[in-house]
Amino acid sequence: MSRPRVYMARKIPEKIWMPYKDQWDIQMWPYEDLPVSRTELFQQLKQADAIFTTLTDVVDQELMDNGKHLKIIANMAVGYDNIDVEYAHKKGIIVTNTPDVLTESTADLTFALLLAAARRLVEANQYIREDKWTTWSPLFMAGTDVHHKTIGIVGMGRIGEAVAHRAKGFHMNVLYHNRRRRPDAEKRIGATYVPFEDLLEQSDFVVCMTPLTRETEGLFDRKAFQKMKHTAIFINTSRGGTVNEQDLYEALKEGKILAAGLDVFQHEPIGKDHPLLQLDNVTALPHIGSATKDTRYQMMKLALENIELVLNGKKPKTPVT
Ligand SMILES: NC(=O)C1=CN([C@@H]2O[C@H](COP(=O)(O)OP(=O)(O)OC[C@H]3O[C@@H](n4cnc5c(N)ncnc54)[C@H](O)[C@@H]3O)[C@@H](O)[C@H]2O)C=CC1
Ligand SMILES: O=C(O)C(=O)CO
Repeated sequence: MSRPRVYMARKIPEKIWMPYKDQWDIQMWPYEDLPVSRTELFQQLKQADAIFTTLTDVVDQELMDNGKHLKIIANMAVGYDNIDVEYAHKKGIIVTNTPDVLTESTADLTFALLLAAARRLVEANQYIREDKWTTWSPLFMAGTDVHHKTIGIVGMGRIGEAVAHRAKGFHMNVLYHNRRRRPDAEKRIGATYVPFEDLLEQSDFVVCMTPLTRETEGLFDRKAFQKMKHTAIFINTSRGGTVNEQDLYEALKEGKILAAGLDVFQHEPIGKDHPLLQLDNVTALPHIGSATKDTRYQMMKLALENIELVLNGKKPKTPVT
């Protein structure tokens, strides 16, 4: 019997895929730092039984229709807004993601970004590197306190809750808004559920931790920023599409809110000319929420375990339902 064909839409370290080399006919996009082209993915899908994708690979109906043997799309991310899951399910294709293994690392980065935006860490680092530091002075690089302030988490899921835990360590008052109220999380972390508008009005830090869906697309728009305090800091480590970037730019420029920390953008990668990068009150990162070596290896391993299970006729560990 011929071996199942697995297409890896991104080059990953040999030690991760080596254990499968005798079981599978593995084909791989040869670049680590360059996403697979659509044409190549289209071609490869003709023969693939399984594909390993990353969040940069848009897997839509046209591509799936070309995947006559395709049984599983294993996304190396917890977010799966790059895949038309509804259509995959219609065609009987299993979609898997990589939840849990990245929760703590992403929460660490989210909190780091919050601290960096509040205490102007990147701006201060840049200042000293540009040799502008002349003296200590009373209000030099004065930022905003984080401790004992109110944090409002929109999307109290796995990562949202892990961010809340960190906030509690800073003696913060934790508000949250979620699609469904979460009494279990409320008990565990002492968080208070509030309607979205109340969260915007009461929070010193507003953190977006929802997935990108039809409901959350553009959730943070002009109206939302207008409701926030003038001193509020907005943090986004979910997906750029949850924010109307033009509205965010105007809110930051006009002082409707104080600052923003952004790990994700509507179109990635952004270039240095992006309007948001022209503002000193924006701390920007290149989508590195889960980027620790340990976590990234675990994400790759989990994606391949899911492929192995499905190709052996078993249920995957982490299906997207
Ligand atoms: N910046 C980065 O590198 C990373 C970004 N992410 C993003 O974070 C997202 C969240 O990940 P997890 O916490 O593991 O997912 P999760 O599914 O555990 O949590 C998401 C929460 O958002 C809630 N939600 C959904 N729609 C909502 C709405 N309209 N209003 C309020 N709440 C809503 C859900 O009920 C759920 O509780 C991912 O979907 C991904 O987009 C995840 C990992 C790394
Ligand atoms: O997992 C995700 O959804 C990411 O954005 C990268 O880890």
